[in-house]
Amino acid sequence: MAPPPPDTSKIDRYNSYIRRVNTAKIMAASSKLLFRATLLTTLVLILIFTLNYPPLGAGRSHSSSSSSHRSLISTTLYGDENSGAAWEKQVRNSAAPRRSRGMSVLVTGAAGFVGTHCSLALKKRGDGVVGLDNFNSYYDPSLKRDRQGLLARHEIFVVDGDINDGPLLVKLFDVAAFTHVLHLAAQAGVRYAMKNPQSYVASNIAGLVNLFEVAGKLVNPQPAIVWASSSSVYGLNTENPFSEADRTDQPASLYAATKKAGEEIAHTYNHIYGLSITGLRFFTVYGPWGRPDMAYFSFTKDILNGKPITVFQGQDGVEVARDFTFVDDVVKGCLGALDTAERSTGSGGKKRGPAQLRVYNLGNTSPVPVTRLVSILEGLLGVKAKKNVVKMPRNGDVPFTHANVTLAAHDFGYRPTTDLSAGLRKFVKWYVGYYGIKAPAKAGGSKQ
Ligand SMILES: O=C(O)[C@H]1O[C@H](OP(=O)(O)OP(=O)(O)OC[C@H]2O[C@@H](n3ccc(=O)[nH]c3=O)[C@H](O)[C@@H]2O)[C@H](O)[C@@H](O)[C@@H]1O
Repeated sequence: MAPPPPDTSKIDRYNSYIRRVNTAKIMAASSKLLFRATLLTTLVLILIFTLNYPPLGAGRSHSSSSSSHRSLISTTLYGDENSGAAWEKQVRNSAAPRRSRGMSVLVTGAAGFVGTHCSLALKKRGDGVVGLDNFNSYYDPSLKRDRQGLLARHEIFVVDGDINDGPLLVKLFDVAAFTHVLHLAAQAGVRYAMKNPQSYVASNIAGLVNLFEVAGKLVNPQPAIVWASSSSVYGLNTENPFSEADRTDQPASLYAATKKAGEEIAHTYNHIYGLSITGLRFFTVYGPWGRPDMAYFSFTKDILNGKPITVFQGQDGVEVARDFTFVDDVVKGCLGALDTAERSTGSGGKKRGPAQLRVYNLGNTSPVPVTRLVSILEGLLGVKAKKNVVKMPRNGDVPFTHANVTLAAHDFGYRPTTDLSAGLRKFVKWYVGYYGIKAPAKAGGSKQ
């Protein structure tokens, strides 16, 4: 019997997938190559100009060779929007603390949800803040631009750039003496990793490595780094609640795997270069100015539009639950981590002594079923949801999360104080104001 004809459509699909992957690889390789070539060129230029070139760095004491190195990069290799005296002045002003012994923080992902809230809180207490964001279109970039506008009104400058742009990072450190980096830029979202796996590798691994490379090897003194890991690293862990010492070697999604990889990469840069690094495992953060891709946000939109929502149900009818954490609580945790971050110990690309390496849960400590989230929203919006209950698909989701926050409470007094009803009320109030929705029920009104 003749063998069945090959399924050419499958082969075509595979070939086009490989072509896409190869293109991505080539682009990644060429940007790596460009970065290396830039560094090499710079090193050669340093040899030539070391003695003559005036440093640009403000307030940061560093060796003449390293400042020349950075000055050369910023003054000779750029002709883009992120250059020039006016741009440098904006960066310097925004980075300058307004309180004595205040910190100067570079916030990556500053136009993101948590980034915006943290930037505002830091600025409010007198720290210097410069944001960095690439304004990608994972979700509506106009929301990110509006957050940028909010930050601008508080005199926080957000640079339009990518964490994978090594020379830009070097240049930022050259212009401003950042003492800390709050690294929140990432490809977020658990289920989207099935659709666009490469974006997770590019942001959460390549971008993180790029930041550590610059902060660990090229910046002097090195900043302390606090960055966003995720509760998703607990994956298939069965301990309850989740403690930092529990297993994190069974990620259920590529997103979780990249965050877990980030934690291991942090260990390496701490070990080799003496970078002070703190990873924060966020537990399903929600609140005003939130992320439209998250369930509480998209449910609100769909309920108001009379569209059905899909509610996942666990195996054997068990309810899917999350330790939903209000953004103000998470901000307190981020600032606490920054305040207790010790200095990095390396210089000139060499570790000079042991440096701090930490990981903390930042959760709410009280998981709530997703069905309860829906009923709170129904109450606040005054609209009944059209629920479509389906079995949780195998797309990287986990059935529940529950944080033990003893460590963060002990080390920097982290204590979440907002329950889901109170937090969602604040979210809905913001949502209806932001989108100009008329008279939805009880957002600002009576208690549920
Ligand atoms: O804590 C974390 O580590 C993660 O929290 C969220 O991930 P997730 O908890 O999955 O948040 P949502 O996507 O908002 O989902 C919340 C809950 O709603 C459920 N869900 C989601 C979407 C949907 O259509 N239906 C539905 O029932 C999910 O199963 C989940 O239990 C964020 O999206 C991640 O970026 C973050 O790292």
